[in-house]
Amino acid sequence: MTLNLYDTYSRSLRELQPIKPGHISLYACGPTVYDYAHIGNLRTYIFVDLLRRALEYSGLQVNHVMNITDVGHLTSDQDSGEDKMEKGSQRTGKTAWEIAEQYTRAFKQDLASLNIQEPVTWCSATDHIADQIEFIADLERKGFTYRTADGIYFDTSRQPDYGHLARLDRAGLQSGKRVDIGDKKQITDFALWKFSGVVGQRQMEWDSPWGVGFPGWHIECSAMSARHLGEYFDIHCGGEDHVPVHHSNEIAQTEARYGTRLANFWLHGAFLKSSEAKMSKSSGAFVRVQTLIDRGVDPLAFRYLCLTTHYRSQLSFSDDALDSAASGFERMRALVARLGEPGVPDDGYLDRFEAELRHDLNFPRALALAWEMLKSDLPDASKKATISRFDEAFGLRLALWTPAVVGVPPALAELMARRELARAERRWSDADQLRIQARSIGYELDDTAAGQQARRM
Ligand SMILES: Nc1ncnc2c1ncn2[C@@H]1O[C@H](COP(=O)(O)OP(=O)(O)OP(=O)(O)O)[C@@H](O)[C@H]1O
Ligand SMILES: [Zn+2]
Repeated sequence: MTLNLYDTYSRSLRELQPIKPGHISLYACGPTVYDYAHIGNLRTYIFVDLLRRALEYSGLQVNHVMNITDVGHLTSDQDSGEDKMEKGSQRTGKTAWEIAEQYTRAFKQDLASLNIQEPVTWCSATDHIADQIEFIADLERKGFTYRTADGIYFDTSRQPDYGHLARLDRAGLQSGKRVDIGDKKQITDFALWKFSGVVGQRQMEWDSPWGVGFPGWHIECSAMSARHLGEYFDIHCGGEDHVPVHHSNEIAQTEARYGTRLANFWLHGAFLKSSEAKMSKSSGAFVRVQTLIDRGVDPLAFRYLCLTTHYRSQLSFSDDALDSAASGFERMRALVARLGEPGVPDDGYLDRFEAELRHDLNFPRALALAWEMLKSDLPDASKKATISRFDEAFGLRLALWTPAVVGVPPALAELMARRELARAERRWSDADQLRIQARSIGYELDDTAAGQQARRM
């Protein structure tokens, strides 16, 4: 099965032809670990995971690399302001190194809660300082850099097609500039290396041919993707906010050094927006995985919510949207838990499912198809096998889930499974009836945060 994916670079749907047959090299920009990830950030990583699962579903082997930004991401896109890591350190009273470790661990925990597969290779900016220095030195030799009082900058005027990814209007930007660009020659020029100023005041700084300092944010991705995937690879992805600055700058650096376009495909996930809370780490107030758990919501219900909106459409997050996703998700897994042992998947439904994934990862339609299949008159064994195949791409752990019935007699297990479904479908009087039936065989059923618990009466 060949996927058709929307490539931001060409602004078109293109057929994905792997550079190396059977394999896909995939780079996703990772988090800046100065705070917990919010569910907006995580929507983007769910999108990357769905992309990877669709690629694997189609039989491709995916070499997935993700970076951890633990230095050099400044609070302003104009290469001014504080380094987010140093700022996080001031906020928490911990060292920048400690918070990098703490929030990287928290991020990996979030990925696990959302059943997002970890990349094949993790790489962090601070582990690749030498690669970044070498990259900048090569750009300098090729004449793409200049020095200002505060750092080494990339000269975007050297590239006629700089900003093509974002269709930037360079002339308009330059003449309409309202921000102070300091010593930079063009508004679009960006820092490759920043000087520390007073040495010893920053926690994270390194020696370099240009003086003590730290790398700019963009250079890490060009250097690490080249190190782990090569100069030109299949797919680069991230959130849509990366198009005008971060990804445009990654492309500029790699084109300047290697003469290649960096990636064959550029895929971008649209934002999650919330009317109730500003979804931004920098603003301080945001919803994260732990917030969902505290509200008694299974994090996978958030994954289900993400599946209901196409990755290129904005997702409007609200409590109501989350509640209805949670009830859809609970109904689906309770239904699946009742299907029994799997038989043979249904080819007709599998074909239709693949067609939805093939068309730019149409997961909302694929999810609707799953509902249609579950409500159809296919035999249960066939439904179970078919939904298990679908779930390789959904990643909802549907087939693994069972109500908490371990160690209880089969008759009670059956009652509990039926009651679980009744509760998920909000058939409260049926649920009450089933509780009475459980009592008649000597068990009291308690509804707890972890699901139903059976107690001998
Ligand atoms: N509201 C959002 N919805 C979807 N993706 C988002 C959202 N905000 C950020 N992202 C994406 O999350 C990923 C990680 O971003 P990063 O850790 O750099 O966050 P950040 O930009 O520092 O956070 P913030 O801007 O919220 O302070 C990036 O791919 C980015 O595009
Ligand atoms: Zn990046």
